[in-house]
Amino acid sequence: MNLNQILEGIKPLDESAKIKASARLDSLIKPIGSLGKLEDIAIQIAGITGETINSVEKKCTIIMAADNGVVDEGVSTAPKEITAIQTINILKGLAGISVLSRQAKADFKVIDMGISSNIQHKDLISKKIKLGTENITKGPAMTVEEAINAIKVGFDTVEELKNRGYNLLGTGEMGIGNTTTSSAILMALTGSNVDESVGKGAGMTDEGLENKKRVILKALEINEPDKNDPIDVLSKVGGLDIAGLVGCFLGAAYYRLPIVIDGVISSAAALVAYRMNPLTKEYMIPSHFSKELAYKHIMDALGLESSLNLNMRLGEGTGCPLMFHIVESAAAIIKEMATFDELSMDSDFLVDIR
Ligand SMILES: O=C(O)c1ccc[n+]([C@@H]2O[C@H](COP(=O)([O-])O)[C@@H](O)[C@H]2O)c1
Ligand SMILES: Cc1cc2nc[nH]c2cc1C
Repeated sequence: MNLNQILEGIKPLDESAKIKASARLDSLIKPIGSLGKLEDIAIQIAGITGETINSVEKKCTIIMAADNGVVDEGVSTAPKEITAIQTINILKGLAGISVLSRQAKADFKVIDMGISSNIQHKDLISKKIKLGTENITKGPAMTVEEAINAIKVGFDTVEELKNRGYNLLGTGEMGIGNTTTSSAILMALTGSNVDESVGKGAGMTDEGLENKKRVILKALEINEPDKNDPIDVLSKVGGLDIAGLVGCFLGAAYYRLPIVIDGVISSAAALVAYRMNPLTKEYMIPSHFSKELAYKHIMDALGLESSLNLNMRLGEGTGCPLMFHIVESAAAIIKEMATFDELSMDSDFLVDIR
């Protein structure tokens, strides 16, 4: 399937299923709308699957790992070797995403999209496009063909998970330097100002932050990404991890699966997917409000709002297992709560105050 076929195959949510889900929620023994975002999520999932009652118990976070050539410009305090080391730690069950996934009874899948060394682990899926991207202050991060190949990896991963019965997906990444590429994507797509678009990433000094801003401005000047062409932006100033995640968002919309957004990097990928086809947004579920500065502006550009605010900024997909608990709660509410009718209770005293 080529990219155009994927984009044309994405359809809107099922409106009649949303209306039925909404009516059922209003019939439950509670004031109308009183379960807030749990109700919104239950309605969204009904629109995605076409069913009022849904199971979201088989969950998987897709973690795209890759290195970024721009790290040579001193944009991260962490050495680039951390990408490979932490990828292995995730797979060994030792990292934040490993623990939170275990706790949420969720799986994760780690894909090597372009780590700059040839590491191996029995559970690491190698889809390496190349050994890290090029330095974006000197030219494009990757070719358009490489970007499309990376998108295809994400799309195919979702297809495989759908075939294996997964019904709730999450997006995560590991890649030193990827807050730089995320901010560059935000600025290129929205024209946002450097001071409101660039944060300290995994940890950065004040002087380091000023350098990071200069590096991003230089990358945008050298590459001249076209804000109306998301693939141009992605290939010039993005990363292989972000490109893989773009494919996940396209795949989730195509195969009608709810997909959770983690932090600033997955939200940058979500914004690229949204600009490729705005219908992808209907399948996205934001999780937590990342502390990284660009996150808020990316969410504003997407017109989405996160549900959790935990002052987190780890990445790896850590917001996803936390949000899976909430999404499962939403699915349980609409399935298991009693209705006024079932209990022969009169609900006429209730006023809709939404
Ligand atoms: O998810 C977030 O919002 C987030 C915010 C800051 C940092 N990170 C993680 O930290 C790494 C990128 O940070 P940096 O400073 O190297 O660009 C990368 O591996 C991300 O997973 C993630
Ligand atoms: C230790 C460490 C863990 C991470 N996990 C995601 N990004 C990271 C960056 C660092 C530096």
